[in-house]
Amino acid sequence: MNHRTRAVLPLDRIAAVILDMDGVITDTASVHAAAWKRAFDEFLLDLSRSGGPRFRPFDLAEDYRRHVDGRARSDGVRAFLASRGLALPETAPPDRPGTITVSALGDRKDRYFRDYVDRYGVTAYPGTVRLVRRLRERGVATAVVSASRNCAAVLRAARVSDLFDARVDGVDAARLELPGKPHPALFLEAARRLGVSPDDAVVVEDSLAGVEAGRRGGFALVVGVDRAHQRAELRARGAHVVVADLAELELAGAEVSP
Ligand SMILES: O=P(O)(O)OC[C@H]1O[C@@H](O)[C@H](O)[C@@H](O)[C@@H]1O
Repeated sequence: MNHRTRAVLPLDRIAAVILDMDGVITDTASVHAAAWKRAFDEFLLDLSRSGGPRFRPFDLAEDYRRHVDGRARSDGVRAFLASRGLALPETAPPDRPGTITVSALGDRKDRYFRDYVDRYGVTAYPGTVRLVRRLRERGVATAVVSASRNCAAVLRAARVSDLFDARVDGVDAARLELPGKPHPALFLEAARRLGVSPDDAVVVEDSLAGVEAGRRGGFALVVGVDRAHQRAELRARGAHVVVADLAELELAGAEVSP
């Protein structure tokens, strides 16, 4: 049976396409997942050795996509720990300066992430690069939105920085105090920077939190990219269509300008 989705972008009705980065533009969702696993497993193992709950490792697939994927770094720490009934202080108490905090655990994960990127490099998905080039040829504006504070460096490493008219990332989110996904603030900021209304724009996302953000933001079309066998959940969280890769998206309704 053919499970391919026929997904069409109606170019006569859209002015912009806003794409998430990790897992949509670059193959870095699995790199984040591996870095999270290393940081969380170290923490959970230490905890169990010092009399805490029995060690149950971070699940690379399930824990990542449910609690961490698409969320800002500290939000990911809090959400995963909460799923295990755990919490860490935001700042170390003055009498115990060595106490591990939310940001210290996030920073540890970030060191692992950067180390993996330096060692193994980053690749952009060819189907995404082709789609973005074709959109730009047809006068559609493009933006990248990411919860990641490493967004600019990852785009550079994948050599795709110049494919986008605007970027809203984790650095902007912190500076502008924008709430993270599933709140739609990052996508709405990207639409604002492109000068388009959400109902003229498309959001492309692979994470459950990101799809929900696109839908809550009132975007014309939310395209889910299923890289983690979660087609039904992407649909349930608000994706209008789900594709396995952006090579499946067809463009309709606007000619290439002469
Ligand atoms: O820690 P960073 O690089 O700022 O990234 C924050 C988050 O960015 C998201 O894009 C990823 O899906 C998450 O896994 C990641 O944790």
